[in-house]
Amino acid sequence: MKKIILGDRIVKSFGEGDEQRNVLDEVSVEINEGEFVAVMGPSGSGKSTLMFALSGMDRVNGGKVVFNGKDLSEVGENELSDLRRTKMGFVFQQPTMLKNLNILDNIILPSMRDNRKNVATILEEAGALMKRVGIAELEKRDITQVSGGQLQRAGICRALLNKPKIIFGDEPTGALNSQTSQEIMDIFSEINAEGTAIMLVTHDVKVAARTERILFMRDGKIVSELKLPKFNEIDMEGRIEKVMVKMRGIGI
Ligand SMILES: Nc1ncnc2c1ncn2[C@@H]1O[C@H](COP(=O)(O)OP(=O)(O)OP(=O)(O)O)[C@@H](O)[C@H]1O
Repeated sequence: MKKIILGDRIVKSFGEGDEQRNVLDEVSVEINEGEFVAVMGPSGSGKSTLMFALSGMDRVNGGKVVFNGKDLSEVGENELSDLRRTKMGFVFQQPTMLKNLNILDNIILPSMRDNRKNVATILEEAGALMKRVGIAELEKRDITQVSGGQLQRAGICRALLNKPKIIFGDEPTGALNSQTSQEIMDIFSEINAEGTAIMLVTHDVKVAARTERILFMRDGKIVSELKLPKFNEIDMEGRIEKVMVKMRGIGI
């Protein structure tokens, strides 16, 4: 299977001198095209730092990250931000949206920077995505006039608009109730079924149990992983149980 990301003995450290600490300690990881991966682990174990390193949001101090065949250490800032905008999508716990723009304008804003696309196409694609995730009627609303779940749906539309090869999600359901969280996960499952790779950082066993592979981190290392079959709602309880057993086994 073709790799979309290769992380090879990545080191990321913060602090200087005696205070310097490796938050990622020679982490090696591969993500295949179209894969659905979760990263779990205790608070401070390095999950978000790993995601930032693999997505080129942050430079690493050692090892290398190869994204879509490109060694990110050899890529300049402009090309890197181009790569992020055209090949990656990001969904965070709280979508960062501009207060003076409505939902639709927030969704299309990053794509408008891409000169290769015309505005009519962007609007058409944004409209189709909003319809698909159930927020078509909210396009003119202010971001303060929608629920957390609706805002997250808008965040997903924004992330999908450039047809990324991979979506990175840092606790994308962390601020949502259990029902809304499952609805958002349904959307991620659909997106993944269409071939987009997804990597989610999560503390939620129910979220992780819907993915195909879970990486468990502790103290800046991937200490274990669990593979699961393709998601099927019927097996949900069994999947959750498998994750819990694994977590107990490795003491997380
Ligand atoms: N910019 C930074 N400067 C200094 N230390 C940092 C910085 N970013 C992260 N850290 C430290 O790196 C460690 C790992 O942080 P990270 O956010 O990756 O953990 P996490 O596993 O995602 O945690 P959580 O589950 O709480 O979000 C933490 O000890 C954190 O304090």
